[in-house]
Amino acid sequence: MTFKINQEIAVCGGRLLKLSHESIATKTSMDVNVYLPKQFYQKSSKIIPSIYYLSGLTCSPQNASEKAFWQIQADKYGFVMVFPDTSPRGEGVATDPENSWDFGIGAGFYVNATEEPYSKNYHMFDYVHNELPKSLSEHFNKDGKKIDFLDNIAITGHSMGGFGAISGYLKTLDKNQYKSCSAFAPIVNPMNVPWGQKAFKGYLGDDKSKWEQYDPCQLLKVVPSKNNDKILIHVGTNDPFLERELKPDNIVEASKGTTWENKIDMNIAEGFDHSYYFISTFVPMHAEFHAKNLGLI
Ligand SMILES: N[C@@H](CCC(=O)N[C@@H](CS)C(=O)NCC(=O)O)C(=O)O
Repeated sequence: MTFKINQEIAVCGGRLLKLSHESIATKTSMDVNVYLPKQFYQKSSKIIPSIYYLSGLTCSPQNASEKAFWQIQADKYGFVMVFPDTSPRGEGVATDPENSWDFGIGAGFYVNATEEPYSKNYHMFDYVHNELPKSLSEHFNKDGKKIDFLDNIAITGHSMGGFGAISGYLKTLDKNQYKSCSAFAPIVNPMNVPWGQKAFKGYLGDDKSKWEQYDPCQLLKVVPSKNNDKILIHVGTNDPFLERELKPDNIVEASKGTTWENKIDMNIAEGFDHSYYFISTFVPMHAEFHAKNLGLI
């Protein structure tokens, strides 16, 4: 799969590449931003690991690239950042019939839709966890392996993307796809909150057993944790979505009596909201967590 470079921007010690490519999973052109840290440009034989950041509702790859300040951390530890889009877009892509921002375009929820008309393009699970990593690896490692997009990788995300990160991490844990997972203000129990119910009904239909296959609180019960697993989460007390959509206690409760008990590192951050002011504050902590798990420190 070839990527088109739409823009290349010098930032910190490296470069942000704004890319697009034709996706087989979504049958659309997909945008993705990739930050190559300063280590990429230094002649070193070390293979650079990568972190995938899944954004929240309404976002494109730009939001986190511009406002999360991952680039500083990427240079500090030496990892690549990948910022995928949140849904397929473009002509012929179905969206919310009411044109609301919490479903459809900008709100793909990182699942594989089975319901018409969304099943045509909304295959964000396959796209993010399978096609994109393989395509990036082929593209960037043509002349020898420089960046690890497939094995020594980690995943994180915000809100809908926090859900996507935890869900994707757990669903691929049997093949050890991600070395670590963290999340900012994630929707931890989509089956039991309005955003998640709307998305799951629209993309997956009425059968709740299909919903359970993506819901982190359900997955914890069926996916055994491995020895050192820990999921790092931050949520702000002033997040306007805290009580209605995020319900952080639900995942801590769900972990009790499972192999995940005491492995959900839930940090409730006093005074913080849902915005990138909150995210950028805790990015350094998440970066350190992933850097350790990726063997960088
Ligand atoms: N657009 C919504 C807010 C949606 C929202 O807060 N989205 C979060 C993710 S769930 C976000 O990252 N927004 C984009 C940004 O802050 O740059 C509203 O008007 O209330």
